[in-house]
Amino acid sequence: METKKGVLTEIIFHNDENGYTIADMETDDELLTVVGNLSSAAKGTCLELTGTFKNHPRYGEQFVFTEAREVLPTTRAGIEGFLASGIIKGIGSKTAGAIVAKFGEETLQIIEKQPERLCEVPGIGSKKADVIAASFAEHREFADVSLFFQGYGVSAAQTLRLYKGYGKDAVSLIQENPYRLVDELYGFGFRRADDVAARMGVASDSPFRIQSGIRYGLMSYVSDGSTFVPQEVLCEKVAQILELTREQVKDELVNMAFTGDVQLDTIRDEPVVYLYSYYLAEQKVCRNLVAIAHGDLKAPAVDIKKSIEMTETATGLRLSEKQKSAVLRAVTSGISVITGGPGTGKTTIINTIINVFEESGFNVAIAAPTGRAAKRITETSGHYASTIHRLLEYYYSEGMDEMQFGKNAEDPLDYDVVIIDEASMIDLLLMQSLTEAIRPGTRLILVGDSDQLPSVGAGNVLTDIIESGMIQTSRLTEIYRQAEESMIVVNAHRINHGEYPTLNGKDTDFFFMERSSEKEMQRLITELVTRRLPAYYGVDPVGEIQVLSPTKKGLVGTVELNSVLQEACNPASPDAAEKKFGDHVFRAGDKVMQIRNNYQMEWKIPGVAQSGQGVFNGDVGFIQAIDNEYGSLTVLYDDERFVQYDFSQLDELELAYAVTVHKSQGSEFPVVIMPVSWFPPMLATRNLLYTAVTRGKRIVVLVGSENRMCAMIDNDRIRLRYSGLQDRLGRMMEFEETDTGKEELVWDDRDV
Ligand SMILES: Nc1ncnc2c1ncn2[C@@H]1O[C@H](COP(=O)(O)OP(=O)(O)OP(=O)(O)O)[C@@H](O)[C@H]1O
Repeated sequence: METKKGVLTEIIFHNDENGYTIADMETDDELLTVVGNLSSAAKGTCLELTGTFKNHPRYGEQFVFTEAREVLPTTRAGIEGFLASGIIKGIGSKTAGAIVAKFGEETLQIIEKQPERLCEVPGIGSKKADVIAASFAEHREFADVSLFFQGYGVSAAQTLRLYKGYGKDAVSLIQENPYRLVDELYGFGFRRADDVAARMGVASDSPFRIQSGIRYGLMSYVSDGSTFVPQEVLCEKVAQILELTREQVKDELVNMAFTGDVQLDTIRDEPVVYLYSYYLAEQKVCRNLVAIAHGDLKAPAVDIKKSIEMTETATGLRLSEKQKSAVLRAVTSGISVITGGPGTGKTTIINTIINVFEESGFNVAIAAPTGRAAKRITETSGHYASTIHRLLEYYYSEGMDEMQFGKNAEDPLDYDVVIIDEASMIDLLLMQSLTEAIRPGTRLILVGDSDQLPSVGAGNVLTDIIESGMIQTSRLTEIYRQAEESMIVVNAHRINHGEYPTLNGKDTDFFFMERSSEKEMQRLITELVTRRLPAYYGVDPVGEIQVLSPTKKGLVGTVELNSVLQEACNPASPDAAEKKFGDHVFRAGDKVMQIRNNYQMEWKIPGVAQSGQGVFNGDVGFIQAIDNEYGSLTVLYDDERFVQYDFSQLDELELAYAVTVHKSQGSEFPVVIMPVSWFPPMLATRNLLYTAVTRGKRIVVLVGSENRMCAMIDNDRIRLRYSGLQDRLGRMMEFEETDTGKEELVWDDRDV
């Protein structure tokens, strides 16, 4: 390591977000290219950098620094350059020259300590002197703050965010409570803050530490899908993390409840703890559901039974009594649920319901949680369906720096009926937004398969609503797609009931191919994708075949499979541009998936000059172009929307030749292939296998160990999620019923 001191003469590149900077620096005796992280990079700044020289294959020798400290220039020329650079407001090059001519090497001390003397310079009045002094003080403050946080591994952009929020107090506030870093900075975790706190000498039993530990413990349950945690479980876990006693944690928990950070409650006679926002969401969802269930409904103008008959005549399909009853309940209830496995007639019922309502001139909206599910229901029902986000008119609010919905309690949706398909994917927070935007009087119809994996986000919304017994629910169990038509459907139901599937029959669409080692599984999957299935069924290897895996890790996890399948389906070629990112490569032609919601990302449909914002978790597309010169990569989604990613955004993309079963929820594919090997028990579950199998429409191929597949079917331990919606809804509905004297709402399926 060596130290270099000099002035930045040219900023070649500066990334505001992570601070990455390339600049030219002039020292007393040389001109260097310096590379490293700076909170802000301005021409004219004088810096002391610590680092080493490295040889870049294209750009030659560079000084790569790991520490940077701003020093004020001391020579007349240095001071004049610094003032003229634009860093200090109110000074251009002429004024800089005039000030230095007047005060010489004393200039900066004068600005700092006796700014009123600046008025001695011709052309500077007291107002301008104040601006200069304030700007210089701010610059110095920021330099001090940056230096302080650099020592604790806080990035340049994070420092800037802290400074914008707290100003010069950033250092003292963080010194007082380093755990503020977790609350203020996205991506700064508890463990890192705890490390910073230890280095700053914060006591291990400090209330700040315990409170932050409690929030961290609660959040880890929320990210696993729970909306609350039993008090005992939480105190035990947090005490372990903090190496303190349960009593110490409990005392602080009570203090937090007083300040409203967390909410203490009782669910099924057990004391529990909520993060306040999730408590509020559960309360609101319950209140909204009760209100929607009791809304005054506009009666359809047609006789419902006649309307169903007309639809039957038109489609030549006679609905079963249970299906008719599901239609009837949906039409006559404020809220209803229709649940059932594949081929039980959910789509048929949706279509009938739409017909009944449209004959009465009702305004019907159809939506689904993902773009793919919305597209599918549009195709099968012939009615346009959007995503729930689009239905609620999401937008990105610059001011609040977060996504907001245009449709909400103040400006609710103007529909008579809202039908939501794939409702098992809705999490608690989305349900809150959806139900806020539905006014009583609008019918809400939730359609889904409650045996699928639960939503990725926290909550057990659909299952809780059904199990509360308080909402009109139609459970469809009969399969109408015939066995000769689809063994996928038959086997999916067998798996769901805990029975083993029928394998490899004649003319089947459901195959099991036994392989004992994961290496062999990998080889066979590649062969099936690239040669065997396309040759036999004429399917497109990349567009129509989807490999799924329960996990990311291991030889048959998605990461490894993606690398093998990329090599087989889209190998390196002189014509295909590439960009190395992390430990993998993106290549023109690759199939990729967006892995988080980005509400600001722009898309364009060039042919029709249409554009908009928003690319969502689970969207799959193909890389059209990679521009290494401008650092951008273009992806085409749904054969129409072009989205340009800056290289700094590539962490939002993953290769998608193979995706996890969780990410495939709500999507269907002509062909699904899945390895079945040893997977951790919490992944190797019946409803994961069921979800994977029900993704396939034409062909499902399982590759691996039949014993392991049977073990998955035997493992019906649905991952434990704590959720209070069922209990709360039950209590609230019962209260409403007795309160209003209305009749009991439960409609027993056995009646039908
Ligand atoms: N009452 C019925 N009589 C005869 N056939 C029916 C009946 N109900 C549905 N079907 C047929 O069964 C098949 C499956 O129905 P549908 O697509 O509505 O089910 P689904 O639950 O939406 O299934 P998936 O979730 O797999 O799409 C369709 O071909 C449909 O025409």
